[in-house]
Amino acid sequence: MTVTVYAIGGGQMVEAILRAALRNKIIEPEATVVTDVSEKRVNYLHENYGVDAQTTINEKKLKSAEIVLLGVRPQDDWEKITAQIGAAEVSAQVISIIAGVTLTQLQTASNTEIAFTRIIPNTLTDTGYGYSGVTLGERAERELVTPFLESFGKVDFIPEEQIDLYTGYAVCGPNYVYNFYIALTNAGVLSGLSRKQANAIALENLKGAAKFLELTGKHPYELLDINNSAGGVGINAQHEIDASGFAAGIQNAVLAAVQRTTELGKKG
Ligand SMILES: NC(=O)C1=CN([C@@H]2O[C@H](COP(=O)(O)OP(=O)(O)OC[C@H]3O[C@@H](n4cnc5c(N)ncnc54)[C@H](OP(=O)(O)O)[C@@H]3O)[C@@H](O)[C@H]2O)C=CC1
Ligand SMILES: O=C(O)[C@@H]1CCC=N1
Repeated sequence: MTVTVYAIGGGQMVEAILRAALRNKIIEPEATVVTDVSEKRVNYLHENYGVDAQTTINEKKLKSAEIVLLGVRPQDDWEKITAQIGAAEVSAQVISIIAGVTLTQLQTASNTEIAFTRIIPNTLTDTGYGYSGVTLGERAERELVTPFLESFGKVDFIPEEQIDLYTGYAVCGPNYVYNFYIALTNAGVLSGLSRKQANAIALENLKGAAKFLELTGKHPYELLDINNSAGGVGINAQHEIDASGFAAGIQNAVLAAVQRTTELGKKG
């Protein structure tokens, strides 16, 4: 089964979503429309994915889409776009990926009764990993939106109160991992390994440690206990980690991301 999608805002996140949905054959290029203000972007999306891409909204195609994907930034004029969607009296399920903007804000801006779903999608769409946080609005139909949402990652239905923290913790999640990877690989190079060796080893350890956590179901303190022998190497490294701002740094970063999500929604 495929669905017809009309995306408004054809930036990085919409591209990542459409790429995965196309690969998983939930959408077809000829039944997918993207409107973006940038001519360059529109040409790029058409040339690379074969989708129908244009710089202005095609009302007829908007009305016939089964899913409308609202993909602009909180700083963009999402209110005007939402009003246009409302005025077009679409019967589609409208899925917003705009960080911070609430279902009530969307419903108010649409000035009519629309079936909104608010999601915060994960950027790991090409991998099959990563949770999208999803809150269904009052009129949203779960069975209509779910196959599309599952085509670009795992889906976690959550109350709307959790969406901002989900954005800062789950969706920005890969950012924290990339930072850890950089810090670790630089440590490898600092201690004398080549960049190539350091990168390969760190990637293997990241994947292996994640798999081991999953396989054993053990708390990481237990796994650390196994890796740290008495008076040995690991516990000396552990002492330095404990004495540093490592844990608080990550925790403060997550809290800052959550706070910024809420601020962006309020600005809108
Ligand atoms: N990137 C990410 O990791 C994630 C992003 N999100 C959310 O996804 C949304 C998009 O983010 P992202 O893809 O990174 O941003 P981008 O800047 O890459 O994409 C936004 C696109 O929308 C275009 N645009 C702006 N105004 C309009 C308009 N009125 N009509 C049509 N197109 C318009 C922009 O064009 P121009 O640049 O020329 O203004 C740009 O191409 C945001 O709301 C963000 O919160 C959610 C989860 C993760
Ligand atoms: O940085 C951003 O604004 C987007 C929203 C969540 C993750 N990335």
